[in-house]
Amino acid sequence: MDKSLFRKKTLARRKEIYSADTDAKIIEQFLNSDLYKKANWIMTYISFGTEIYTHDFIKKALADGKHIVVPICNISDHTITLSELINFPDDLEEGHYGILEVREDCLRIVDPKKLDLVMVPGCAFSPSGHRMGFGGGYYDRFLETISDDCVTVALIREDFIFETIPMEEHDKSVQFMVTEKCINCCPIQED
Ligand SMILES: Nc1nc2c(c(=O)[nH]1)N(C=O)[C@@H](CNc1ccc(C(=O)N[C@@H](CCC(=O)O)C(=O)O)cc1)CN2
Ligand SMILES: Nc1ncnc2c1ncn2[C@@H]1O[C@H](COP(=O)(O)OP(=O)(O)OP(=O)(O)O)[C@@H](O)[C@H]1O
Repeated sequence: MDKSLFRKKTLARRKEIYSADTDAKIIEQFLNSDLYKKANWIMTYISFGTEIYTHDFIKKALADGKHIVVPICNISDHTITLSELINFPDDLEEGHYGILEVREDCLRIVDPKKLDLVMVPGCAFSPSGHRMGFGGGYYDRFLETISDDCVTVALIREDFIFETIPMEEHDKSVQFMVTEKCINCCPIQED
């Protein structure tokens, strides 16, 4: 199936079967994991729409003393700039695509090489960590800039792991997936 049709169908299904309880279980799994416990500089996305809800996660991680880093979209070239987030939600305003981003007067730019862990958003994943995102190519470009020992993690509902998903050359995979049931280690991908 064509990539954009697959994305459209997946997003429609996500709307249909949205469950805040499932999201809470996924976040709990992640908070209890060694992946989370060991990471100091964590990049998260700020969820919008029916994405896995990360707002309470951000509050908890800040309270745990983690450095929380969030993306800012550069729509001219579909790259991501990173900023540390100190006060949630006070330092945020609605940015591109209606997603919350750090306000200009609260920006604290972070080098991607500083990150220990990236939580990668996505519509669908395969068991080996292949990812389908929102179609902007933002994360495929961004994941090329992190350090080799930075861990990549997807939070995903079991229903959105598909045996195969349409892939292109540039698509970057994740190393770990956290679902409401378990934490899977994906075989390392050569990409
Ligand atoms: N919470 C969150 N933040 C994020 C991402 C994300 O997936 N989730 N991104 C991950 O890359 C970047 C933003 N990426 C985006 C890429 C494309 C579209 C977009 O084109 N939206 C279309 C509709 C998409 C569709 O329904 O197929 C639109 O606004 O018309 C939106 C966001 C950076 N920040
Ligand atoms: N590393 C890259 N270099 C150049 N172009 C890229 C790169 N990654 C993606 N693209 C281009 O960006 C567009 C969107 O890619 P794709 O459909 O894989 O996005 P996505 O991974 O779903 O989106 P996102 O990362 O924003 O969630 C495609 O036209 C693709 O060719």
